[in-house]
This record gives sequence, C-alpha cells and structure tokens, in this order.
Amino acid sequence: MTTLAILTAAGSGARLGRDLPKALVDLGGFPLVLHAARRLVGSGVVDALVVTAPDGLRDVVADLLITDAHVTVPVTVVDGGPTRQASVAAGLAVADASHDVVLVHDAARPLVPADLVRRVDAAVRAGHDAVVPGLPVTDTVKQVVPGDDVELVVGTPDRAWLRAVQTPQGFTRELLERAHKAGRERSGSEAAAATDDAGLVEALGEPVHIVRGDAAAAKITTERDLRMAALELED
Ligand SMILES: Nc1ccn([C@@H]2O[C@H](COP(=O)(O)OP(=O)(O)OP(=O)(O)O)[C@@H](O)[C@H]2O)c(=O)n1
Ligand SMILES: C[C@](O)(CO)[C@H](O)COP(=O)(O)O
Repeated sequence: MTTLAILTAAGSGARLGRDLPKALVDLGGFPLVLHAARRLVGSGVVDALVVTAPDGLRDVVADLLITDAHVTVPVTVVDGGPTRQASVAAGLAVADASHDVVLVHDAARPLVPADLVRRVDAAVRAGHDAVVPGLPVTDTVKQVVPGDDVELVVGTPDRAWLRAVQTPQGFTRELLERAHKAGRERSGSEAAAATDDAGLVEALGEPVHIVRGDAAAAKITTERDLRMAALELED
C-alpha cells in the first residue's frame, strides 16, 4: 500500500488578516506550509505530496517545497479552488491513481506530530476507510439560533458525545473520490461546501472513525493561534 498526502494551502487567511496567504506566513523562520510538509514527510508513511497553492503562487510554493532538503518525496503543486472542498478536489484530480490511501492535511495545522500522521495512516491501512483525529471537547457547548449581539440557546449537547476534529484525515482513495464526486453533485454553491472531508463521507452514509488527536496539531486561524504555535515550537 502507498499513501498520498494532499496538503491544503490555498486559503487566503482572512481571519489572520496578513497581507500574504496564511500558508506562507512565517512561524519560527519557516512558512506554515513548509512546517506541515516536513512533518507529513517526516512521519515516514507519506510516499508523495500534492499541495494546493493560493492564486498566482503555484511557482512560489513549488520552489519552497521542491528545494527543501527535508521534503524527500515527489511533490506536485496545483492551483487551489474557491473553497477548501474545491481545493481538495483539485488535489485529488491530479493524484496518481496508484496510491491506495489519501491523507488530507491543512497547512493551517503546521505542527502536526509525526505520530498523529502515522496513527491516522495505520488505522486506514488496518481497514477503516475513513479516519479522523479528534479530541474531547472541554467546554460546555450550546446550540444557538445565530444572531448578532445576543443569541438564543436551543440546546446543550452532551459533550461526552462530542469530538473536535483535526487533520490529517485519512481515507481510501476510492472512498474519498466517491465522497467528493457526490459532494459536487449535491451542491453547486460555495456556501454549502463541507468544512472537512469526513463530512462528505458521512453524507454518503459511510462510517467515519476517530483516532486520538493531539493538541499540537491545533489550527492556526487568528494571530493568537500563531503566537501559541510559536510557543509550542520553542518547547
Ligand atoms: N479555498 C481554500 C480555502 C482553504 N484552504 C486550506 O484549507 C485549510 C483550512 O482552512 P482555513 O484555516 O479556514 O484557512 P483559510 O481559508 O485560509 O482561512 P480564512 O477562512 O480565515 O480565510 C488551510 O490550510 C487553507 O489553506 C484551501 O486549500 N483552499
Ligand atoms: C478540516 C478542519 O481542519 C477540521 O477541523 C477544519 O474544518 C477546517 O476549517 P475551516 O476553518 O472551516 O476551513
């Protein structure tokens, strides 16, 4: 069996608010996308990498990754799409059909531990066709009717049943391709795009399994997250 990783890096990073796309923002001397690529490859289970690049920056991303001594697997860089879902689909479209397992990882989670990558990959190889890392939710979560200043609470789900999910999310290539195809056929609109790949698999009615996530794989969305990641890197 061989594993392909699709590294999504085409987002603009609007919530981070920098003047360059989030994947190219510096963390401890290297851009987020390079940290993520090094950790995927460093896990030892990734045989090839497809990276989705922000508009007009395909060559910049390719130079960065292809010249890096730690990125020792073949790399293909493609233009991303208008949503994360469309970017993953663009990556899948160029994926070599010989790979049985596909891991989809966000450049926005640059400090993913190699162990976590291996855990997800191993669970797919062991026969679980869709595997997602997840962490227990520690806050009490309220369901609301979304509003502006004051929102109405309509429920409190039992948090013992909730997991906050991360990436990499791992799939057999066949299932991931089927889930994206169905996702495209179901909705034409960007607003309806899934925020993760497992959601597309769930919509097919196929099982998704959770393995233990890792706080170090936290997503960088805001400046505060970036500062936290810088501290994590110093440890
Ligand atoms: N059209 C898009 C949108 C997002 N992503 C990637 O998907 C991951 C998760 O997205 P998110 O953290 O939401 O990144 P952005 O979309 O860049 O952030 P924002 O919503 O703040 O603009 C990121 O690695 C991002 O680069 C992508 O490849 N293509
Ligand atoms: C895929 C993901 O990282 C799982 O937590 C997340 O859903 C991506 O988040 P986004 O900010 O909505 O793109």
